[in-house]
Amino acid sequence: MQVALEARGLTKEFRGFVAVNDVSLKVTEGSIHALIGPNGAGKTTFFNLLTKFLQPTSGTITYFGRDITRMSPAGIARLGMVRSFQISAVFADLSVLENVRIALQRARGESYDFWRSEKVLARYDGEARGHVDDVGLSDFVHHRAGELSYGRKRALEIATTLALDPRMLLLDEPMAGMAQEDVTRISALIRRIARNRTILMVEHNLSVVADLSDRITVLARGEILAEGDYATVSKAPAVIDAYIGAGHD
Ligand SMILES: Nc1ncnc2c1ncn2[C@@H]1O[C@H](COP(=O)(O)OP(=O)(O)OP(=O)(O)O)[C@@H](O)[C@H]1O
Repeated sequence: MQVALEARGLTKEFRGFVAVNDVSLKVTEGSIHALIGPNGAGKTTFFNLLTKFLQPTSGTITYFGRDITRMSPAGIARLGMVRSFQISAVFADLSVLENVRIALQRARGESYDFWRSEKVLARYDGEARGHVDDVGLSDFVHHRAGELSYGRKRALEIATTLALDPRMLLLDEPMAGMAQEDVTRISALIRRIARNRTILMVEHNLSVVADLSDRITVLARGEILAEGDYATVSKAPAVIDAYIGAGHD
């Protein structure tokens, strides 16, 4: 399998404070790769570097061999590397189906002027329903997005992201704030959408990480502590020390 995303020597300094220090990482195409680590490890900063929300102080990032270090988030989205919740705002007053139709329309670059034209939007119905089914929201197609439970809202956000047909998805704490029932549902969803995609996620819920990930990178104090499958990294003494030392949520 080829490398989907690669960071080489990524460093981010904030006024002299090194939040990410010379981190190199390879995400293999078709894998689910998790980024974990105790609080303040630099996960969010590293994730923001990879998704181009922050510019690195030094280092390079390539996506399927192409240098994306200086690209914008919109630029990499056009290449098929999409961060969930980046483009996919959910409109509370619109139905589940309408939200996905609009996402499809935006993905095709159609003008917002057409938003209210039922005729134009109806063209996307079939495809939109497909994405709604994929994320398990078939029973809620005509519900207002604002009325959905938290977990179902996240599922809807994933559906609007899938409308962009991403080759690689970057998920920022997909389980944050979820009840166990939703965690189970979203885990199954991530597994399903990963079948023909590459996924990199930052996630605090270690049982989810253990369950879903092919490979895990552990960060602490801005550096990589360990990398491997869950059995390997969870046994590494440096990882155990870092978690006990820093405390985690
Ligand atoms: N914009 C910024 N300016 C200055 N320092 C920052 C900035 N962003 C992050 N940091 C610092 O960088 C370090 C890493 O933060 P980061 O949020 O990346 O860690 P994290 O692993 O995501 O933590 P958590 O799990 O608590 O979200 C922290 O010490 C933080 O205070």
